[in-house]
Amino acid sequence: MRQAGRYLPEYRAVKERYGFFEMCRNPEAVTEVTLQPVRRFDLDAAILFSDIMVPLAAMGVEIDFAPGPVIARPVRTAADVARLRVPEAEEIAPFVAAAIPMVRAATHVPLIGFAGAPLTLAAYLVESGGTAEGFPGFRSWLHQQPGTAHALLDKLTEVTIRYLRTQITAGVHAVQLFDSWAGVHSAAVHARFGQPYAARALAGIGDLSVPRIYFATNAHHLLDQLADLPAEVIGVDWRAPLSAVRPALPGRTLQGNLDPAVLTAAPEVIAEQAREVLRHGIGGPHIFNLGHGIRPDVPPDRVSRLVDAVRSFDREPAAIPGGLR
Ligand SMILES: Cc1c2[nH]c(c1CCC(=O)O)Cc1[nH]c(c(CCC(=O)O)c1C)Cc1[nH]c(c(CCC(=O)O)c1C)Cc1[nH]c(c(C)c1CCC(=O)O)C2
Repeated sequence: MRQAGRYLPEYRAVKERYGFFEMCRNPEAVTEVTLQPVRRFDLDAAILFSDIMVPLAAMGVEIDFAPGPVIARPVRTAADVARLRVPEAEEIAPFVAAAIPMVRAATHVPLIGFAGAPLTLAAYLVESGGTAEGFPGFRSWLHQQPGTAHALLDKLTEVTIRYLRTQITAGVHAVQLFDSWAGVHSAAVHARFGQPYAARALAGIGDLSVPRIYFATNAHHLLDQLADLPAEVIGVDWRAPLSAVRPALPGRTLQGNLDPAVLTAAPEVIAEQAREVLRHGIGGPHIFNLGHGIRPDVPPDRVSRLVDAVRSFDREPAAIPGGLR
């Protein structure tokens, strides 16, 4: 999940000097901001500082952040899709490829690279702006222009594969595919427009042998489709306990799933809620994480308390309350 950001004063200090996109395009700034949470907290991994929208600029898309992504000319027609470039791998984000070895040289914790999943990227490209109502314009568009939608998703999938391959070649230890808005779609729509493209993107890096993490929110109705994805790890949002999700995802490591909203509560509450997540994760391999990105109103010391609570958790069978296994 996002672990850098506005809740950290050191992030706000860097952001005063650059615009958000400028930060993303500057290898020194990317390196600095990637390392900030790792310096402050006892974390097991760093996530590359960038944004899922960054590679789309090389396709010819004009993007702004306010703070969420805003597209100057939304992609709507077949001609709009035809105009999108499919850049060569090294043209997509050379500043990211440059930052990765710099981060590697500065920390011993593993580095996670990432990209947006095709359906989530398409939601921003078609609708631009807001997410509050679940991208209703995009959902209509998928039914109005299914052929154009497939053409767009096809291009986004190819760029995603090239971009992830570049990150892996540059040295990331694992990659996460963010399908943050997959859950706004019906299971049937996701089966047509979401799952096949996410599966292709993940399969397209399968030969490179780094762990692949797939993350969606609000995806309980999609679990059977997630079970067919070529990903070693499935990220789970906070809505259902891991023990309830686990049976639908056999053989997978689960990542998650503390509600980020908990991080504004009292430290004892945070610790208890973290232990609850950890207890529900005991039935199989589990990577503790938040269920979504950290919010700007979180006091940084609360994150320290969370890390302490996770580090001191005893994952012995005796810690399992009756029946949870
Ligand atoms: C949907 C999505 C986006 N971007 C991303 C996703 C998938 C993950 C998720 O679901 O949260 C991915 C992302 N975006 C960002 C990271 C950085 C990772 C890190 O270094 O911790 C990651 C992994 C930086 C960012 N990307 C953005 C910020 C905030 C920009 C600012 O500094 O004002 C950061 C730190 C902007 C952004 N970019 C996006 C949104 C919705 C926003 C607004 C977020 C907000 O209001 O805090 C699109």
